[in-house]
Amino acid sequence: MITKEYDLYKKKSDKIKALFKFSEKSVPHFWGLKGIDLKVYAGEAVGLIGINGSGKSTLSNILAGIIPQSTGEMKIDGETSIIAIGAGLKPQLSGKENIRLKCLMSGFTNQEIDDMMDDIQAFADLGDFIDQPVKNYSSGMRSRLGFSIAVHNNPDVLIIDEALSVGDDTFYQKCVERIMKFKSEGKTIFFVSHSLQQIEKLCDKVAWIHYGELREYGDTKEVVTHYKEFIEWFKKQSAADKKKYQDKFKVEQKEFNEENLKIIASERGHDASALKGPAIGKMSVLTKVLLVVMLFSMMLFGYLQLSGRSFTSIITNPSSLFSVNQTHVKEKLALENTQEQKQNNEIYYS
Ligand SMILES: Nc1ncnc2c1ncn2[C@@H]1O[C@H](COP(=O)(O)OP(=O)(O)OP(=O)(O)O)[C@@H](O)[C@H]1O
Repeated sequence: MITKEYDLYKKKSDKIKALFKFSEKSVPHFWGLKGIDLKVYAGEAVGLIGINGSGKSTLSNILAGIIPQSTGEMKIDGETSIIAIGAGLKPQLSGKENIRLKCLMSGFTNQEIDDMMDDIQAFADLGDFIDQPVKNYSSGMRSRLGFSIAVHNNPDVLIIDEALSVGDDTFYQKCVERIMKFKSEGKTIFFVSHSLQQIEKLCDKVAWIHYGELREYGDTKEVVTHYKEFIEWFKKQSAADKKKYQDKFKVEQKEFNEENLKIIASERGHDASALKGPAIGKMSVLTKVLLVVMLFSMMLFGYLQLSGRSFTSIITNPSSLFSVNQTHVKEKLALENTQEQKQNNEIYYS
């Protein structure tokens, strides 16, 4: 049961302050995902649909390992690769440099990258722009480069987040062929798109995400029909009713909490592990205590080093921590005097 809880900090400094607070009650939260359960098999192409802000990109970024989920376990059999407009491309580097960097990060050797370079460049079809910095590319060009790198990295799970909506028709057709080939090889595809036509053409199944919840999951035709009916209904509402509808869901996403999650988990027959987060999730109170103890120890040892005191002297006489170390001061003064005298003697004899 995957959830994503975002902290809505007002300022960047609030985020740093929150690291040292033991209660996060003062920070408003927003649940981008409120418990998504999905079972996807090898060779399936699954479309992710939903209105703006429903949680499609949040889910695809979690699937790709770009952001961690707050709770829930995700089991993916194989390597994932995500294609989102410009995702992971370094704007200062050229197209070629980005190819090398992303392939090295995927574990390819320089020799293997040299062997693949021509194919990746040919698929992206960027001409002389391949040597230009990516910051000069249009969104369509970035998408071509991203798509070409991702498919040549040959992942087991390919996640495409709106990347096909910015390319031209010829490139789109090329991508569709590649996606079909991937499917026939038994690879899994997650496809995020607002184009229901593309979803219907490419996907076997569709997950309709609605304000952080999985509203429906199943056969493409059925789910798309229900989604279209909802869009039709929504369009007919007055502006005030539309806003009321959206606000109601947004408030629910803000007010959602662990208790609600426990109820949902037990309704779905999940055990307690469904409520645990990944190891790199939020810092627990224990982690925060350990962090504070570690920081304090580092500062103490730094101070001992500078003041010339021993750790045992502080333990046996803690009040000496706040007094001046006379022995150390005397030793320092004596050393300075000796050095000064030595310098004077050198001047005198020279
Ligand atoms: N880093 C973040 N901090 C706080 N809220 C976030 C963050 N990222 C996303 N959200 C919120 O989570 C919700 C889901 O966002 P997400 O981008 O996943 O939606 P989406 O379905 O992909 O939308 P779109 O179709 O517009 O791309 C939105 O309400 C968004 O405002």
